[in-house]
Amino acid sequence: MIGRLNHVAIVVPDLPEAVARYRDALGAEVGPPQDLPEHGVRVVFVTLPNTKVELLEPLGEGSPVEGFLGRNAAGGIHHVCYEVEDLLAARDRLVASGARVLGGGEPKVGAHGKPVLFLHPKDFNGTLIELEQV
Ligand SMILES: CC[C@@H](C(=O)O)C(=O)SCCNC(=O)CCNC(=O)[C@H](O)C(C)(C)COP(=O)(O)OP(=O)(O)OC[C@H]1O[C@@H](n2cnc3c(N)ncnc32)[C@H](O)[C@@H]1OP(=O)(O)O
Ligand SMILES: [Co+2]
Repeated sequence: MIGRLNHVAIVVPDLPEAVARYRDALGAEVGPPQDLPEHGVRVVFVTLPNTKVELLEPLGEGSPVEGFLGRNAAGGIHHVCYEVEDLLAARDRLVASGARVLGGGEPKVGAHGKPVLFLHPKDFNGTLIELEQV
């Protein structure tokens, strides 16, 4: 069911500073910042030969990453995103397996313009999983 690793997401306290470190210290290809108010985050994608890194910071009130940053002041790995062919079929299979699908199970459009869903970290070894329809 899950396919390619689409991205690894890192929450950061200072997005411009993190972007500069990836660009200058790590020599990585960084994209422009994208504000995603429907997700409560501002993101920059770092393009790697085989996947992407999503650098993100809270945007606006009630961001879902505020709590994480409060617990991890320097930032940290926040989620991994796997690609799936059929997001709704994946959701139904996961719900049937007893996994918790966040956001009421309704997909939202993610940063790549594709529907995404999130699975509760407690159901997957302490790892927040995002599924993106390809
Ligand atoms: C850019 C758009 C899109 C894309 O296209 O890529 C995105 O990636 S948007 C990214 C931001 N959006 C989301 O993360 C949505 C899903 N996340 C959530 O709904 C919440 O973050 C959460 C997973 C429900 C956590 O909420 P929070 O308020 O931070 O904490 P809780 O108290 O509810 O946490 C319960 C429990 O889970 C642990 N936890 C929380 N976040 C993580 C995490 N990222 N990885 C691992 N564990 C996590 C938290 O520590 C609590 O554990 P205990 O204290 O042991 O109970
Ligand atoms: Co993501």
